[in-house]
Amino acid sequence: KYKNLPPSPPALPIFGHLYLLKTAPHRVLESLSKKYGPIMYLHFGHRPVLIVSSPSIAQQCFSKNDIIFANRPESHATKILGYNNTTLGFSPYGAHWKSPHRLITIQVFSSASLLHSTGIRAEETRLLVKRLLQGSNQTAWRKVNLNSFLFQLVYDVVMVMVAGKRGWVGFRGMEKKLVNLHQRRDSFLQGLVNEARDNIGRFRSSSSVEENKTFVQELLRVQEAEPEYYTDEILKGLILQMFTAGIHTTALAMEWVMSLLLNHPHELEKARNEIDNNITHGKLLKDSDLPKLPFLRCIINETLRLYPVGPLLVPHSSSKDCKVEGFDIPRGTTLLVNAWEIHRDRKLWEEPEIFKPDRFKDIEGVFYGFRFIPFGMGRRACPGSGMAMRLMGLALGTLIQCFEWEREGHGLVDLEEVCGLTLSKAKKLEALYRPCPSMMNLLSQV
Ligand code: HEM
Repeated sequence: KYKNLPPSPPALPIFGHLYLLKTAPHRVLESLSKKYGPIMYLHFGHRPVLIVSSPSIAQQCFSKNDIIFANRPESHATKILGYNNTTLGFSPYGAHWKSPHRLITIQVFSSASLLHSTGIRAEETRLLVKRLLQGSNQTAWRKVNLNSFLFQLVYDVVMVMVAGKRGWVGFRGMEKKLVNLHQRRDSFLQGLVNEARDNIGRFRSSSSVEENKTFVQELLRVQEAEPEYYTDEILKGLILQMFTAGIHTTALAMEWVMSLLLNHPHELEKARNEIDNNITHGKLLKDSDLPKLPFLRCIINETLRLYPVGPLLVPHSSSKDCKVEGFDIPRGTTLLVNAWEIHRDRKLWEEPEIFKPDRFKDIEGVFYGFRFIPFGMGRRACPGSGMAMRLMGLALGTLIQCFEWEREGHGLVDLEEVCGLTLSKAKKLEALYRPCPSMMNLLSQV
């Protein structure tokens, strides 16, 4: 039936092309695409997989064919960990995705909601500064594992937005037994729902609950209106999504930014000058200052270009037969877009291997012509991108504003990657820091 499939390397019986993916998939797929072109058709076991690595072909998938590719492939893991594929990121396209997507977009990620959560980001960033200051005297350099500090920052921001409190850290690391992991998460999430339910019952008439509603309280309100659809299972899936999709990605991206800045002290200095010249002296950076710091934004973009934390985005799946680049693409094909390769393509970027934040000064547009896609594209693109960019801008800007940073030892920070679903640093970032002398007055009051 499908006569005109995209090019494909030789496959093994049963395993298909899985044998090719021994090391980092984004790199293996890049070397294959050099030989077979920017659209390839592989088989991972029995699963047909379309690999795309050019902006124009990605655009065909996410504009003309966006609805067709708006599904997610199902797997045993997504079923167990994703409340039977009812979480936003795992759920197939349709009513089960649309309704929670609308809810989360309005309640968490709309401009009004982001404005509402400004105070949470500010307070947690202030606490990060305070933690870094603990025990430091004015002049001595101290060593810090930035990975864990950044992770804790994002975790606390999400936790306070979701449940109004900081707390349990249990989402980190890969655990082998999926079912056990699910049970642990489930009781944690059910605990959050029950606690919020008790509080609403207790304080139903209290105006403070109304004014400072957390995400869980908002979900309970929606559950009251539509109890058949918004069961506790659906609610837990939505809460879980905030933790799983938002924390690791944002913390990792910030770790890459700091690693690159430590290896490029000149760019770090430029970022500090931008902050010194645009932010009122003696005041901590605020969310609302970020538009005054375009170079800081260029640094974050340039880091996401070189190290997109989702190098192959998140897999999509086609719900119907369709045509891409003139080829037949059968229904049920998994789609992987190699954002990492597109971001480093010599035809699209000058000296793509080099960290040059200034290149983003001259580039306009949301996806920069589909050649810059760290948050994906189309209707399944990351709904948290606005919040992530704000939090990264605020936290990184504050770290640069308040502290001086140096590499540990004489060599460069090791940028070796490990790639699972996300692109992490093989060696967690450790750096030296000390308070900026010009900020001592302010820091003594933090
Ligand atoms: C630097 C930070 C982040 C990066 C690079 C990132 C990247 C991505 C990517 C590449 C996707 C998949 C897009 C696709 O399927 O084509 C995605 C999906 C998603 N992200 Fe993010 N993300 C980040 C932060 C966040 C945050 C902070 C949240 C929420 C708190 C979040 C929530 C989600 C959700 C819910 C989805 C699934 C959307 C769907 O399937 O409809 N992300 N993200």
